[in-house]
Amino acid sequence: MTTPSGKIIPPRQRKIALLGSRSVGKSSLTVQFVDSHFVDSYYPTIENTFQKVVKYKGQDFHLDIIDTAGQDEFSILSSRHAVGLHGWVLVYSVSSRSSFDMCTIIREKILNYTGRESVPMVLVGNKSDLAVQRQVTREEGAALAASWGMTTFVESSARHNENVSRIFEAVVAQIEKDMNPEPEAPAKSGCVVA
Ligand SMILES: Nc1nc2c(ncn2[C@@H]2O[C@H](COP(=O)(O)OP(=O)(O)OP(=O)(O)O)[C@@H](O)[C@H]2O)c(=O)[nH]1
Repeated sequence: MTTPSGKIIPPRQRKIALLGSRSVGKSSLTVQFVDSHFVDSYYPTIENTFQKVVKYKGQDFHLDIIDTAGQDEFSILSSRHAVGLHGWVLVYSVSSRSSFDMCTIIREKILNYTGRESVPMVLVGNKSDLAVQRQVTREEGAALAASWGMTTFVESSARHNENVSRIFEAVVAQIEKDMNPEPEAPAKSGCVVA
C-alpha cells in the first residue's frame, strides 16, 4: 500500500487470541473468517495459528489469529495467550450459561497477566442460531460487555456466517484505538450491540 505521495506504508502485524470454554465455536469462527466455510464436526483444538490480511481505515493489517484450546476454571491460562498479544476475542456459546460465566474468569486472568485495567477485547456470544437451546440472552451479553467498558458486543453464528467478520473488525478497531488514543475525543458511553 502507498500514500498519495508514493510512500510505501508497511502492513501492521497484529496478534489476536480467541479464548473461551470448550466447544463454543472458536475454531469454527476462525475457519469461517479465514477460509469461508463451516465445519460441522467437532475436533478439540490444541492450538492453531491462522493468518489473514484485513483492511481497516485504508491500512492493511496482517493478523495472526491464535485459536486456543478450550479453557475450564482449572486450566492455567498460558502467558503466551496474554503477553505479547495485541487483542483478545472472548467467546461463549449462547446455549451454555457456564461458558458465559467462564468469560469473566478468563478476562480476569488476562488482566492479571498484562497488569492492565482494560485491554483491546471483544465479547462474542456465538451459536446465535440455536434459538431453542438459548441459555444466555442478548441483553445479558450486552450488559456484561458494557460493565467491562467495552464499546462493542457481538452475537454471531459461525454456522450461518453471521457477524463473523464483524468480530475481527471490532478487535482491530479496539487495538488501533488502544495504540493511537485520541486525547481530544469526548468520552462516549454505551455499547454498540451487533
Ligand atoms: N449451531 C451452531 N453450531 C456451531 C457454531 N459454531 C460452532 N458450532 C459447532 O460447535 C462444535 C464446537 O465447535 P468448535 O469450533 O470446534 O469449538 P471450539 O471452541 O474451537 O472448541 P475447543 O477446541 O474444544 O476449544 C462443532 O460441532 C461446531 O460445528 C454455530 O455458530 N452454530
